[in-house]
Amino acid sequence: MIRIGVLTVSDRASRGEYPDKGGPAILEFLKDVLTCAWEPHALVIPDEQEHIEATLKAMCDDEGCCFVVTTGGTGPARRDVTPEATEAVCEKMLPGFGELMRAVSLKSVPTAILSRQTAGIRGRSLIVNLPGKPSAIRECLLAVMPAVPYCVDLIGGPYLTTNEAVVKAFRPGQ
Ligand SMILES: Nc1ncnc2c1ncn2[C@@H]1O[C@H](COP(=O)(O)OP(=O)(O)OP(=O)(O)O)[C@@H](O)[C@H]1O
Ligand SMILES: Nc1nc2c(c(=O)[nH]1)N[C@H]1C(S)=C(S)[C@@H](COP(=O)(O)O)O[C@H]1N2
Repeated sequence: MIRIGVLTVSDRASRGEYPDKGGPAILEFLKDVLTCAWEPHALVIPDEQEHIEATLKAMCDDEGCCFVVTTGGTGPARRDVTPEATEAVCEKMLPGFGELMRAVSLKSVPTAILSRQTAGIRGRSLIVNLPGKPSAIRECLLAVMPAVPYCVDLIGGPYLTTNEAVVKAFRPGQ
């Protein structure tokens, strides 16, 4: 079974001070887009770099998630460390993901440039960061999702298929 990690990084959501809307928004998007059978592995954790790194490693190495999407902790505030944790666990970075998501988000909010969101590869897993604002999730994922299935192919992951009415996966040569 294809497994996808959904990681909400938020001090307040992890303490139950507000309900997590980010993780459910990612799950809803993936349900709309993916036509292959898959199952989620979703967690909500605080903005602690060691905890984020350990959770990303577990999702990639132990839970077998080929794609891990994080939300939150990408900004300039002292406790925002999701990009640092992502970089620490990845062997290769894919800066184009962050560049594209910031460019798309800039059409909605001038503060899009405050997000340091990035993406990278750990083993056979692709990790992608999204900002914490739940409204950013669909916007950002719609922009990068066309390239995700081919990226997962290239790193030896499973064959992801999409509903072309929502997102058309681009595989060069097809
Ligand atoms: N997982 C989430 N669920 C619901 N709303 C969220 C979530 N993450 C962020 N938000 C909303 O977006 C706003 C900005 O997000 P941001 O990540 O900057 O929060 P924060 O100040 O880092 O605090 P925290 O880490 O406790 O979520 C928050 O004030 C909150 O209203
Ligand atoms: N699409 C989109 N991107 C966005 C935002 C948003 O509301 N929509 N908020 C911005 C703001 S205000 C911040 S501080 C950064 C980082 O947010 P994070 O720390 O919650 O990840 O994301 C930015 N990117």
